[in-house]
Amino acid sequence: MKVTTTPIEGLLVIEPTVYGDERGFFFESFNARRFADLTGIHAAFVQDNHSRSARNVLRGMHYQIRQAQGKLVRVVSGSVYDVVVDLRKSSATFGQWFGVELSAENKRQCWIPPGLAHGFAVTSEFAEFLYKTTDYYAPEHERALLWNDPEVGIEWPLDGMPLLSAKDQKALPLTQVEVFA
Ligand SMILES: Cc1cn([C@H]2C[C@H](O)[C@@H](COP(=O)(O)OP(=O)(O)O[C@H]3O[C@H](C)C(=O)[C@H](O)[C@H]3O)O2)c(=O)[nH]c1=O
Repeated sequence: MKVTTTPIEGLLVIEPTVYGDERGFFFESFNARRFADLTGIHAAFVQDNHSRSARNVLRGMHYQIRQAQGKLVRVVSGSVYDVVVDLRKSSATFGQWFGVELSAENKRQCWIPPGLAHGFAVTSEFAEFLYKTTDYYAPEHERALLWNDPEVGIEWPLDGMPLLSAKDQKALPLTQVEVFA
């Protein structure tokens, strides 16, 4: 398992060790002891989520302002461009974004610490997105940052306008959203 830091403090890209043979492949998608040893993070995950989306769907940018969730995210079918925005006012990278391709082929994962808005755009015909969270879903605390806020300037690899939920269509720009201390 290889762990790579990113320009956003605490955001990690993880590449699992994949064992291939003539039958196919095997890899441990999560191992609490190895994850803690290699990242220094003792994450107690309480929820597993799974979503399927078609090409050009964009889900994001989401976060919970209370019961903020750490997320360990991966793709098991297709590919997505996975993006975070730092919403921690105390962070040197507040308001900055970072994106990385996650796919069934590259088997990459991202550890997204609490305090970041998260979303992804689908870059294959369909994508199945799985992730673990360190706190429970709390819709009353859910917030959404506008996916195309010019102040943030995320460079999405999209073919035209994405397919967004009604909630995401009316998300707020960085200057208006609730942020973290
Ligand atoms: C997130 C969530 C949703 N739901 C229900 C609520 C709705 O009836 C339905 C779809 O929810 P939503 O449109 O918020 O799903 P996404 O747009 O995929 O939301 C996720 O998008 C980005 C990628 C994230 O990082 C968040 O984990 C999450 O906000 O599932 C639940 O029952 N439990 C949950 O944990």
